[in-house]
Amino acid sequence: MSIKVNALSKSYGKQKAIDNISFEASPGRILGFLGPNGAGKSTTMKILSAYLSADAGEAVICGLGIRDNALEIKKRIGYLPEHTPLYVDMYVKEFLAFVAESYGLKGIDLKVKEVITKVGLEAEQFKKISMLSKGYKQRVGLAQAIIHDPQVLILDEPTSGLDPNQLLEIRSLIRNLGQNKTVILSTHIMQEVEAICDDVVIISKGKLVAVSSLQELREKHRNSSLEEIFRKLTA
Ligand SMILES: Nc1ncnc2c1ncn2[C@@H]1O[C@H](COP(=O)(O)OP(=O)(O)OP(=O)(O)O)[C@@H](O)[C@H]1O
Repeated sequence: MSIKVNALSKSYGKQKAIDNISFEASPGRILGFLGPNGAGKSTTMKILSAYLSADAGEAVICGLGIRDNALEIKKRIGYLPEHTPLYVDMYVKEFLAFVAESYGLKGIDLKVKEVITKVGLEAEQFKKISMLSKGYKQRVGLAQAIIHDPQVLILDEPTSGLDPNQLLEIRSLIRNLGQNKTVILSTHIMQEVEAICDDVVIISKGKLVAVSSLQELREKHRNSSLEEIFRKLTA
C-alpha cells in the first residue's frame, strides 16, 4: 500500500473541511477522488502532499508518516495542485530545469527534454509560461509533478481547462503513469473516472460516502450510471 489514510480530519476555523476520512491507494492503480464543490478534496490532497497539516488522524505515504516526514514525502510524490503555482516569468524549459535542480536530479537537460516530450510541450517549450494557454500551463504543471519520477502522484483536477484533444492525450499519459505508480486524482468529470480509474473514493461535506473499486461500485448500484450514483450519494 503506498498511501494509507487513517481518520484524517481538518477544520478551517469553524468550517470542518474533512471529517474522519480513511482510505488506501495501491501501486498500479488509479484512484478517482470525487465529491461536489467544497467537499474537501483539495484539502485532503494538500494534506497528503504534506503542504497542510491535519488536525487529527494520520496518513502514511510510502511507509512514511506525514506528520514527521514532510520533506522526505515531498521528494517521493508528484503533486499537481488545483491552482498550479508556476513561475510565470520563467521560460518553460528554464522552469522545468529549476524544478529538476531543486530535486537534486542528475542529467537535468535530458530529464527536461524527456518530460517535455511526455506531456506534449515540444511546440511551446521555448515560450514564457505567462504566454501559454490554460491547457498548456496545465501541462507544465503536470511536467513539474512527474519530472523526478515519483512513486506517488497526487493530481488535483489534472484535466481542467484542457480541450477535448488534449483531454484524451493527458488521460492516456496518466493511465500510462498509473501502470507502475500510485495515482490519486480528483475530477468532476465522470467520463474521466470511467476512462481511467480503478478505484473510487467519494466524499460529501467532508465525510466519506463511498470507498470501493469502480467495478464494485457499479455492481452495487446496478443499472445506474456513475453520474446517477454520484448524485445519489452526495445529494
Ligand atoms: N484556506 C481556507 N480557509 C477557510 N476555509 C477553507 C480554506 N480552504 C478550503 N476551505 C473550505 O473548506 C471546504 C473544503 O474545501 P476544498 O477546497 O477542500 O473542497 P474541494 O472538494 O476541493 O472543492 P472544489 O471541487 O470546489 O475544488 C470548503 O467549504 C472551503 O470553503
